Amino acid sequence: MIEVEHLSKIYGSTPAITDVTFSVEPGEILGLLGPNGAGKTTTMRILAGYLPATNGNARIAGYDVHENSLAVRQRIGYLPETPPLYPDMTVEGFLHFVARIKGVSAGDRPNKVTAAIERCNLEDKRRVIIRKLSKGYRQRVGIAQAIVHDPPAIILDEPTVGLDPRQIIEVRNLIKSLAGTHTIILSTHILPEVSMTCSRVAIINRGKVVATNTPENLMTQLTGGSGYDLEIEGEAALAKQVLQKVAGVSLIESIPTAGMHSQMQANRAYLRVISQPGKEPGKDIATTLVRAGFGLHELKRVNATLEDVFLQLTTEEKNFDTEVDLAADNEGEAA
Ligand SMILES: Nc1ncnc2c1ncn2[C@@H]1O[C@H](COP(=O)(O)OP(=O)(O)OP(=O)(O)O)[C@@H](O)[C@H]1O
Repeated sequence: MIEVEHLSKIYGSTPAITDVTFSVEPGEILGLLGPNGAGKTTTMRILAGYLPATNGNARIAGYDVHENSLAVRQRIGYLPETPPLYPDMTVEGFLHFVARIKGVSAGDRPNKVTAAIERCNLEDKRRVIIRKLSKGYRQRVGIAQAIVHDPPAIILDEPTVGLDPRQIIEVRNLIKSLAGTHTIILSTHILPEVSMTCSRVAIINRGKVVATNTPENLMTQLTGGSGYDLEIEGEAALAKQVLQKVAGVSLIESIPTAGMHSQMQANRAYLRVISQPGKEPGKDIATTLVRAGFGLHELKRVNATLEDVFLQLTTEEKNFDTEVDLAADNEGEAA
C-alpha cells in the first residue's frame, strides 16, 4: 500500500534523510521511530505530497507521490504535528469543509462526517467551536479531518505528543481501531507508543532507516533477546570500559536508578549488558569484573527490551557489524 524507495531530502546542504526505504502492507500500522531530528517529519511530509524529495520515490496505493500528488492526496489522511484546524468553526462545520475540499460529493458528506465523528468519539462536541476544545479533543478533530474522506492510508506525525496519559490511551486506541481497514504510518520518539500501537517499526536515525521489523523480531534479531543486569561495587564508567572488551557483549547501559528499591547502596553501579545474538558472555563478564577489582553483587539474566534495541541502534558506540547486517536486512525487505 505504501512503498518508499531510496528517498533522500537535502535542505540546502543539510541532508535530512538519506536513502530511506521501507514499505507498509495493507492494514498495517508502521511506527517510524527515531530521536528528535532523525528525519521523521521530513519523510512524512514527502509521503503526504507537501514536500518534494531530492531523490528516490514513494508510492501510495500505486500512485507516485510527486507525479500524481492529487490522486495521492485523495487517498491519504494526514495529521501534521500541529493539526490544521480552523478554531472559529464548529467540529461538524470544519469536517464538512474538509470533506468538501477532499472531493467528497455533497450527497456523501453528511454520512462521512457523521462516521468520522463517531469513530473519533466526538458526538458530544459536534456543535462546539474548535477553539473551546481541550488539546485532547482537538487532536481527535485532527484525526477526524484526516479520515473524513475515508482514505485507505493515514499518516500521523507524533499523534500523541502533548496529550495527558488518559488522552494518550484514547488516541492510541482510536488509531488501533483504524488498522485493518486503513494502512497507517505514525511517527514517534516514544518507545512504548511503538510496542503498544504498531505492528511493525522502522527505526530511523540521522536520516537513515537502521532497522525494520516487528518489535519482537527486532529484539531477537539484534540481541538474541537476552542480556544481563548487574549490580557492582565501583565506578560505572570504569566498569563499562572493562566490559566493552568482553567477547559477545554488544551494548552496556546504565539502569536508571530513580524509583529503584531503597536497598540501593552508595558506590554501587547498576548496569544492563546486552549480549550479541547467540552469545552467552555471562561467565566472562563475571570473571572480567572480579579480576578488574569490582565487587559483583548480582548478575541476573534478563530479556532485552525495545528500548535496548533502540539505544543499540541510535548510540554512537554501536557495533559496526550489526549495522552492516541490518542494512542487508532492510534491502531484503524492500525487494
Ligand atoms: N526546512 C528545513 N530547513 C533546513 N533543515 C531542516 C528543515 N526541516 C528539517 N530540517 C533538518 O532536517 C533534519 C530532520 O528533521 P525532521 O524534522 O524531519 O526530524 P524529526 O525526526 O521529525 O524530528 P522531530 O521529532 O524533532 O520533529 C533535522 O536535522 C532538521 O534540523
